[in-house]
Amino acid sequence: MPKVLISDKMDPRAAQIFRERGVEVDEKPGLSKEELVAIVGGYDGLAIRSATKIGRDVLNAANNLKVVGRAGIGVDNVDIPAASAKGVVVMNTPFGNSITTAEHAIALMFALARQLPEADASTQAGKWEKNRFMGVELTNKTLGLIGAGNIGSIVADRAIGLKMKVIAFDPFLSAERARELGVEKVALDELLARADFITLHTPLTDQTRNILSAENLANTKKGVRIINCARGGLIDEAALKKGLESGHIGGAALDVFVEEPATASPLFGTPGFISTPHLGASTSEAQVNVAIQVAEQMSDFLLTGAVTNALNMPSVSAEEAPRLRPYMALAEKLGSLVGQLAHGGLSAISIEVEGAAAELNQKPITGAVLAGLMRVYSDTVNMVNAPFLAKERGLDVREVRHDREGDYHTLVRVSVATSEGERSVAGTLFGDYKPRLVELFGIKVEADLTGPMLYVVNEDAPGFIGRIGTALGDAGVNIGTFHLGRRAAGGEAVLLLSVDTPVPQATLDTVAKLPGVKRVKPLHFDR
Ligand SMILES: NC(=O)C1=CN([C@@H]2O[C@H](COP(=O)(O)OP(=O)(O)OC[C@H]3O[C@@H](n4cnc5c(N)ncnc54)[C@H](O)[C@@H]3O)[C@@H](O)[C@H]2O)C=CC1
Ligand SMILES: O=C(O)CCC(=O)C(=O)O
Repeated sequence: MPKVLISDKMDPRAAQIFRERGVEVDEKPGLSKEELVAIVGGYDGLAIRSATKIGRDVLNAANNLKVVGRAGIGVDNVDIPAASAKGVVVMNTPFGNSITTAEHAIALMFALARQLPEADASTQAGKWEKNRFMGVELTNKTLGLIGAGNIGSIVADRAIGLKMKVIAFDPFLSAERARELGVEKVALDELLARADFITLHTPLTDQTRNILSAENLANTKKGVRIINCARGGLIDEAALKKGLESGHIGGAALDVFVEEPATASPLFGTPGFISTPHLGASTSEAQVNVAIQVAEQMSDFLLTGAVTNALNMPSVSAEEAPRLRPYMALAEKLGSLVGQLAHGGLSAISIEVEGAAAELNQKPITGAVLAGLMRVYSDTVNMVNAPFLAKERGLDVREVRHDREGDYHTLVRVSVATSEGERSVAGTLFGDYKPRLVELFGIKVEADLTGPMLYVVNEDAPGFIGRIGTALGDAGVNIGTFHLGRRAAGGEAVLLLSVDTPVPQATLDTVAKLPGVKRVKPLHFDR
């Protein structure tokens, strides 16, 4: 009988489901890391919330572990690459606590608008400071939403119900989905300039870290009130404190902090600042939802091998897996490439297969393309939820299977429709297992998409390669491989370089200024 450890506080229904399904379960919330390391070897599954940290140390000792189930959305407490390397499936419950978290953001917005915590403290201290707490109405105010995914779109719906005007910054939000939600899609600068309230609903990624930086906070409307129920690290906390002290920021409510538990944040005591201890998901309803869901998903996996909401494993049957695996790696890289390079909102994506690829189950290939594409925007996307999320965001997904024989024995082509037109990339497998890019935006180019890379579009002209080599060499960046392609001699050319270390911003700026360069973009792919 498989054995699971519930290592965080979880609704008792989780343990009940495990037992009913025939999975042995221990409940030990609040273990120290050392205590967990000492016992984790005895378990097939770990059911967690956010307190248990699953890093390499825990995984190294977890010699029987097959699955980690997160009763919630964010998995930043799990080292997913290390879990994958160890062969441990990581699952989450992507929707069970979304409504609850959205409601918490709305509650904090009201708390800021009417200074409820301060007014409560003052009243209970025996003061009757009726004149001190002048609030603002929400009606007709502009709410700026940074991130319009599951939670952001629920917040938008509730805010529209409160007669607010909602504007949203989310590079992945299509115009059609924005219309459906009743929000106005805007650029970040415009959101900062127009919003009376700003609420954040993105994961913490390289693109979103400090999205409200000192500079961006300075560009907000005077008196803006800011809410963060997503992840600590999205806001520069020191700059937020300064903004509150200067009066430029009218109020801020944080449920999440860079350092958690936040027991001594410098923000504490700052005028206009209110906080909750990562309570976004803490309602009985949400905790029942995520507990039931995680226990069912983990039991299914441990007892039948079925995979739901896995972040690091496609849902594929045991027979198909070996043939599909290299195609999924190729598909994920192609999806990631179009995601990293596409400008403007994406409205449609087409995944075409031909040759040997056309004989396979296309769903996992499509899932892998979408997961690669959307992981550029959200680290909680997986093979299972990527197609659903794409549909929910109004992305039109087409799958095409060609019978024709092409130049390659097997080919996967990914084309996206953006506000700037259609863009297409294609790849094949060398030796039936090695993913290779063979076409990029209509230009033949052969490249291995792996690790840090640099993409340059330039006018084909003598001396260019020497100049770019010098610019990178001067910055101490070693070039691993060099891939070139061009439309015609003297026409537009593309250059894909694999580099041993990411290219520093200053060097990117230097490359962008080289004669003939039209576009420079650093890329990153899993190895
Ligand atoms: N405080 C709490 O207790 C809880 C916090 N969360 C957190 O809330 C956050 C949002 O969760 P969901 O809505 O379920 O995620 P989601 O993945 O459905 O939505 C995230 C949205 O952010 C957008 N996004 C990604 N990069 C962006 C960027 N650079 N700029 C603007 N938008 C960007 C994505 O396109 C996506 O639409 C996550 O970080 C999650 O961990 C979730 C539940 C509870
Ligand atoms: O489990 C919790 O209380 C935190 C929830 C959360 O942050 C998430 O689901 O991303």
